[in-house]
Amino acid sequence: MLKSSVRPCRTMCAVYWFLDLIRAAPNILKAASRRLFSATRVQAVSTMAADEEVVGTVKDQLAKLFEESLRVTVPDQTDTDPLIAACNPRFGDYQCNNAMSLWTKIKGTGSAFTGPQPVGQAIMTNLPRSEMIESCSIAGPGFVNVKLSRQWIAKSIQKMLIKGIETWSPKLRVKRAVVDFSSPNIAKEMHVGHLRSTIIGDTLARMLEFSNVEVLRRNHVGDWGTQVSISVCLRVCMHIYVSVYLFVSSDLACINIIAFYKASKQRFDSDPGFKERAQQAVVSLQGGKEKYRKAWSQICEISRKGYEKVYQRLGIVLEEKGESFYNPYIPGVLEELGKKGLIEESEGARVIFIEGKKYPFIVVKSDGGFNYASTDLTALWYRLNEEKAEWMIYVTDVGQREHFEMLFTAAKRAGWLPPGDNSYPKANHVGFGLVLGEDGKRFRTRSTEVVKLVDLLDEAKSRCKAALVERGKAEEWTEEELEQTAEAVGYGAVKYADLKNNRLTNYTFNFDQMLNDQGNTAVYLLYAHARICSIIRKSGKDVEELKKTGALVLEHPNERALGLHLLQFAEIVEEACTNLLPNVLCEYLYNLSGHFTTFYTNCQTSPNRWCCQSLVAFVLWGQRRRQADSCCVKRLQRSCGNASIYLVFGQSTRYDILGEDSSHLQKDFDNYVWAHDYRYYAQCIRHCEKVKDCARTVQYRSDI
Ligand SMILES: NC(=[NH2+])NCCC[C@H](N)C(=O)O
Repeated sequence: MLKSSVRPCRTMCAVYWFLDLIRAAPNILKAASRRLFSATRVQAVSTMAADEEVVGTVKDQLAKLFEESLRVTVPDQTDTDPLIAACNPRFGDYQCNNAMSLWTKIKGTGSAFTGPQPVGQAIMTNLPRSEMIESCSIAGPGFVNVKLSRQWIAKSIQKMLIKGIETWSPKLRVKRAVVDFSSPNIAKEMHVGHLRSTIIGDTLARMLEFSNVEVLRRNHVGDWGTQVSISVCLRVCMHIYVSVYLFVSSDLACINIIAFYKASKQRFDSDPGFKERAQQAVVSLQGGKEKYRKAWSQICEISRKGYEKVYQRLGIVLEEKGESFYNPYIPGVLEELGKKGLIEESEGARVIFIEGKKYPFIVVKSDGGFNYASTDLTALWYRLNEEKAEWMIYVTDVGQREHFEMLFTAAKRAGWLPPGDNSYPKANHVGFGLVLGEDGKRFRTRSTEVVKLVDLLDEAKSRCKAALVERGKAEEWTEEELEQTAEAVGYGAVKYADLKNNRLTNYTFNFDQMLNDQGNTAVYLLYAHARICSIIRKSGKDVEELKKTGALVLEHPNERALGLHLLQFAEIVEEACTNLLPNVLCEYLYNLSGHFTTFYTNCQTSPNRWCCQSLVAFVLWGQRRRQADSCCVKRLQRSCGNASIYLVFGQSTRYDILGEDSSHLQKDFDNYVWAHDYRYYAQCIRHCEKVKDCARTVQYRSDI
């Protein structure tokens, strides 16, 4: 959980930030990279031309160099794309993997090379000189390992910092995409399946938007002819509503739509007369009879109010274009497909046969009605032709994979989409696994009902609130701050627990795990972010000024590792977008927090030295300031045993001295620092607590 010293307003900035995890991912990067500009590291002034050209990801830049080398090494192989990948840090930062495949192509063709290793060697030798590369080496059968220059890494990060957030975004090949996600069904409760679709879809949309793609966020709600079974129920529900609304009640608020749906379904199953009336109601509705249409739109309105509340809580923006929207376009689209010879008659229905599939894609049912498939075909046509989207992304559970495979194959046969999967316009189904309970079975409530989304969010929030109250936040914060923080942390935790897994796996819903402040959780990341903000705030430095006038220097290996990781952000977002995998970005953020912690711990001063320096400062300045000399230090040292000061101060409490020159104390104390008495330092800490208010020049930090 968040540490007590992080002040509420800041905490909330941080947690709100997390609600915007993906959109704000660059902020954590920014914050982390700013830290590199610590006061001791600011060196010569360097100014950057504001209009310097954006050059692409590290991989792209390396690929350009290797492309040149390949042109010289194997001039006949003009279609060879450089294969660049990040590599095991023991061997370098990146590697070029072309040698093996090139060798397979050229061996026996009279080439001068005698094996893949010499090919690799030649690729390495022919690399053009570049300030990017510090050194290269050859490994195994011709892999060329590249170690990047630390000056170049430093320069590139600085460039990004100065030029702003846009330069962190990858350049994708598409301009406009549709992300079809969430898409609950009218008159039914949103459940955990819709939660996954909402969270994953929103994240994909954010990542694409960050990559400068215009995203049409579409809520394809089931408000018309949904899957056969659901649509029947829905229609019954509509029928009942028609009666209720018209004859019983005009007060919409008094209707519990879910209970009503259940009752109507029960009656539909048990009463044939009712069933018939319900089916007639559908005909009347589709025929556009005024009172049925009116009742239908009222039902939609009630449902919409329900799921909009969920979107608001989760910070989701969506535009509803439900199934009914496409209804008027269906006949025209089917006519076009018919003319192209795609549609055939089968057992009274009209279908598209898809090679390799057991069942055809039914586009008109035997009763003449349209269905889920005809709506989706039409929606795809609309998105391509009317909305001019180049990439259609559908986020649903993996159970619908078959449906989308058939849909996309039909679209390819119609010539709407190109064959193959790599060219645009293209369509992808983003499937996800089930949400499981701790028993490993489908997540349900005790009464075996589906778990309602609102209940989950309520519980996440109330657990967070309880944890905050336990930490004494109720006394420090206003009720509103407490509520907002609990919401942000709770909902963030639910989102992140879902996103961090590969979406195709089933994931187990566990509150204890997702709200843990250790390990790969939202709470841990939020904490890391809050801590970084706090460090910057307390440093008292003008970061904007440092950004402009300071030059970054990456000396320590941990500093370099953090710098390189920051630099790889764009290619990670690109990978996450291309493969539609938000977990790639989550993993990156988690590792970033790790890199930052290591950097912060190991660079500048070691924690031990820092603690000691601060401790001495407190004891001497607070108690007997004028006698702050080596004699006191020696006295201190005499009463020390062997335990490490780190045990006492650990990662949780440090004191930072600003504005006073404590270097002489530091030097003296360094000589004695490695032997300490645990009890003695425990006393010192208590003492420090007492005197901290007096020591104006000393800044208290318990945020580490
Ligand atoms: N274009 C689509 N088929 N989008 C997904 C719709 C999901 C559907 N309403 C369901 O709850 O399963």
